[in-house]
Amino acid sequence: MLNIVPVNLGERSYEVRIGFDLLAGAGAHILPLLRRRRVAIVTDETVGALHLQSLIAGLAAEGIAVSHLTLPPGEATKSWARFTEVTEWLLAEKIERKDIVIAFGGGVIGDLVGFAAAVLRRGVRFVQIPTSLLAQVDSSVGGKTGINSPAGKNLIGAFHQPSLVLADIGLLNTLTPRDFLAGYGEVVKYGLLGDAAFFDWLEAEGPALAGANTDPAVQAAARLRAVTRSVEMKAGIVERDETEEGERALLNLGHTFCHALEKATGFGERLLHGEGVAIGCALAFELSQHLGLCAQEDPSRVRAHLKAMGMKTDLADIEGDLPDAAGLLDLMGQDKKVVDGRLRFILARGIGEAFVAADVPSDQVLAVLNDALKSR
Ligand SMILES: NC(=O)c1ccc[n+]([C@@H]2O[C@H](COP(=O)([O-])OP(=O)(O)OC[C@H]3O[C@@H](n4cnc5c(N)ncnc54)[C@H](O)[C@@H]3O)[C@@H](O)[C@H]2O)c1
Ligand SMILES: O=C(O)C(=O)C[C@@H](O)[C@H](O)[C@H](O)COP(=O)(O)O
Ligand SMILES: [Zn+2]
Repeated sequence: MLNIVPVNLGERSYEVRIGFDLLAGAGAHILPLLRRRRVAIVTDETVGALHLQSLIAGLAAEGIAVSHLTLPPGEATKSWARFTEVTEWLLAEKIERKDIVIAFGGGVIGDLVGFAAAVLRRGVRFVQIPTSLLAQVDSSVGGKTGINSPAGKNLIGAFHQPSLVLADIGLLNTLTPRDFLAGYGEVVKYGLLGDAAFFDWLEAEGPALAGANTDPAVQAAARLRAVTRSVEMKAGIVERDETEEGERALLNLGHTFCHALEKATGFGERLLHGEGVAIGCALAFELSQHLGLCAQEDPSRVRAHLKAMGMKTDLADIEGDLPDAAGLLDLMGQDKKVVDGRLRFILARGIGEAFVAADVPSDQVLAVLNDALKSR
């Protein structure tokens, strides 16, 4: 079964193809994009060890030659140093403007390689082959690319749409439970921001999606559905607002909190991006309820589902020291949604009813953060 979600952006349009055994058929999917039978693949050590040979075989089946670069896994790879390494390697490989670069990995590889492709020779095309749940449901789609700066998360980057996305659901079987659940944080986000029925479905099916004891065929079908619905939602938003002038900011639900927490914890293993998104979504609902925007039950319902999934939900779930509320608020000052020095938050009137709020008083944010920090 192959689900195809188009992303209609005029001359930058492309398809997200979601299904099984797509690595084996990668050559057939990618060949129509190529001028010469040659690609450059960038991956990370974990994905490379598990799946690179299958991808190379799938490309070789169509006579496509490959050169590849393998980077260390983890958020620290979204750095200036690795960006330099990737771009210089692509140049050393004489990757031309009309060639295709393949980002083969999770969101870290997708964001880094997408950014390298955006600026290499002033722009080469790239294909996303996302291998983590997070990358399949979110980062491989929509063209946000970039790296972290010592000043904050994703502060250096570009919009650069891929030419094709191949999401092979079978690859999710080799994810660690922690990485799977981190990706699930972004899946839940879609329900919370705009599809209450999807959130209802996740409450019922989430444990089967993630669980080790689910019938593999049932689990695969549920994962296909979750990835497809998430991509459909993201594609629709990106089509209407490619460069985040308005509606696209909804995809940032939970992220103002998340990015401050990622910066505070050093962009590493202490807090994965998707974990920060889950905690951030819970805080965004807490703030919405605190401001009288949503029902009292809503934040509890969000938390209850995250907890039922065994996910991080509260600031107390983050090990080690954190800044105080004022310190966290200060870190939020680098958020890309800031306008005229004023923070904007994604808040909600209920589950599935998020909106952009430009007028959130800082003392209310501090009150919610102080409450959340008390639980530590
Ligand atoms: N551009 C966007 O729109 C967007 C959207 C959401 C998140 N992001 C970014 O994505 C990044 C997080 O992505 P992520 O969670 O995929 O992190 P990641 O790329 O670090 O992958 C998580 C871990 O899973 C491993 N992994 C990936 N695929 C695997 C597989 N099939 N089997 C076994 N292990 C596998 C990786 O090696 C890594 O250790 C963050 O930097 C975040 O900012 C970007
Ligand atoms: O695609 C988007 O738009 C998103 O906001 C998706 C987010 O999940 C993702 O983490 C994104 O990288 C955040 O964007 P940023 O511009 O706030 O860094
Ligand atoms: Zn995100």
